[in-house]
Amino acid sequence: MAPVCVLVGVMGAGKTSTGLLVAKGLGVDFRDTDSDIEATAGKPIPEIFVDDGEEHFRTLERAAVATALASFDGVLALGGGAILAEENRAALAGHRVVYLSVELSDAVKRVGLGTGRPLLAINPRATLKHLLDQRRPLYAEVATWTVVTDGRTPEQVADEILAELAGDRQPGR
Ligand SMILES: Nc1ncnc2c1ncn2[C@@H]1O[C@H](COP(=O)(O)OP(=O)(O)O)[C@@H](O)[C@H]1O
Ligand SMILES: O=C(O)C1=C[C@@H](OP(=O)(O)O)[C@@H](O)[C@H](O)C1
Ligand SMILES: [Mg+2]
Repeated sequence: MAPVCVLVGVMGAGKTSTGLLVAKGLGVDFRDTDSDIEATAGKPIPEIFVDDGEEHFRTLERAAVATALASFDGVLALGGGAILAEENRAALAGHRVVYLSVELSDAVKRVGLGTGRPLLAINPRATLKHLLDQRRPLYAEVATWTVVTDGRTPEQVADEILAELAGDRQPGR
C-alpha cells in the first residue's frame, strides 16, 4: 500500500489545502502527518513545541511519516520540515512526491501573520527566508515532480496535479 501522492514544500506552499482538493478530486482519503502527530500527542503542534520541544516533535513526525507511507493509500501531506530527517527522505524513495514550490513573498503573504506555526512566531519573513534557503535542495531531492504555486490558487494547483495524475495513469506513460 502506498499513497497516491505525497505533497512536500515549505510552510505556506499549500500542502494541506491543495492536498484536500486533490483527494476530493480523486475521491480518495486525505491525510496530513501534522494531524496524525497532534492525535498521537493529544495536543496542538504549538503546544508540543512549547511543552516538549522541537526535537520531540521531529521524533513524532518520523514515526507519523513512516506509518503513513506504509499504511495509507490516499493523498498525503507532510509538514514542511519532514524532509529534514534523512530517514524520511530515504522513506520517500519510490513514492510519487510532488514538491509544491513557493517563493518567499507568496509564502509570507499566506502564513506570515497566522498562528499555529511555532517556527514562525518570531520574525516570520526572515525565518521563512532561512528555511527556504536551507530546504529547497531537500525538497528537490525527494520530489518526482514540482508544481509552482506562486500567484495561483489552491484550485489551480490541484487541477494541475489531477491532470498530471490522470496522465500518469494512461497506458504507455
Ligand atoms: N495557492 C495558494 N494561493 C493562495 N493561498 C494559498 C494557496 N495555497 C494555500 N494558501 C493559503 O495559505 C495558507 C497555508 O496553506 P496550507 O495549505 O496550510 O499550507 P501548508 O500546509 O503547505 O503549510 C492557508 O491560509 C491557505 O488558504
Ligand atoms: O516547516 C516546519 O518545520 C513545520 C511545518 C508545519 O507544517 P506545514 O508545512 O503544513 O505548515 C508543522 O509541521 C510544524 O509547524 C513545523
Ligand atoms: Mg500543512
